[in-house]
Amino acid sequence: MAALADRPFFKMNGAGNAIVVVDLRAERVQIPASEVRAVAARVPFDQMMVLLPARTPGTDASVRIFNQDGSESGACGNGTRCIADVLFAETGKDALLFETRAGLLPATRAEGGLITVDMGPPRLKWDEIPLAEPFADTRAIELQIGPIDAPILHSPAVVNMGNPHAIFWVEDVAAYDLSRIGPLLENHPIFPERANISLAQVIDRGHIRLRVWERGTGLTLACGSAACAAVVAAARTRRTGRAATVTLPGGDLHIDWRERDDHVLMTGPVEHEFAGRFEPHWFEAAA
Ligand SMILES: N[C@@H](CCC[C@H](N)C(=O)O)C(=O)O
Repeated sequence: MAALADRPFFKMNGAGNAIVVVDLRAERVQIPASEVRAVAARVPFDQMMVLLPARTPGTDASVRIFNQDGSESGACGNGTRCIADVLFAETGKDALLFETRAGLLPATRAEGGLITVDMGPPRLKWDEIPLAEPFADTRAIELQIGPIDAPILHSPAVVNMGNPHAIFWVEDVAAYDLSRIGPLLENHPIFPERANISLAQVIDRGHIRLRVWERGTGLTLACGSAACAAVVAAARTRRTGRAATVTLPGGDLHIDWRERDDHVLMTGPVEHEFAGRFEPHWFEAAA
């Protein structure tokens, strides 16, 4: 019997980022990538957040984060806000601590029914992104696609927010075919662990428009860690201040790169869509 067969799940979204939440805190279960892909074929999601028993004292749960293609990510800001909403309701708490591959992520209730997740400090050195070769300055690395003398996109900023991001500054995010360009850049040899690819348009010093091609998933309506990475990259180059609103196709996220401890805080909405159960026959081909 498949590990996920017959398990209940919630379908949610964080600012449009499609999230499936599965609660496996009652037992330790191995989840094969083939089962993740089988779920994605039936309940399309950007990330599947799997809650597992807490391992570290003081944490509320440990979390594994899967992309549509079955690969794992160290962080998912919108998904973390979704699981926080589920556990706020269950526990009555206003603050939670989740353990992910990228570290401990605190989540708190914010005003207006919004939820804040503390994504920790950005990592900015070339080998922390990681990149395949050294770059002294990750505010703009040498990388371009298109003709050498008229590149379509070039000189992205790179930031690790628990996962790798490349941010390309453009005049108009709508002017690019991201579904064609995204996979080329996601799999570019400069990114040994692949990368999430963003197009970012600065509206003003407190506002960025963003479109994202997610590693392991594809075009998304919102990506929280990409929004954090974009504001970090913008603030490092004085395009914006350290706090900015990021408008994604699915909604707005508010990002604050806090000066006192270098942590990046992301605040935004979550929505419950429906609850269901993974049908055993979904996994027949995945066995
Ligand atoms: N949607 C997420 C991040 C997505 C993770 C990504 N595809 C990866 O593999 O790193 C977010 O809200 O942060």
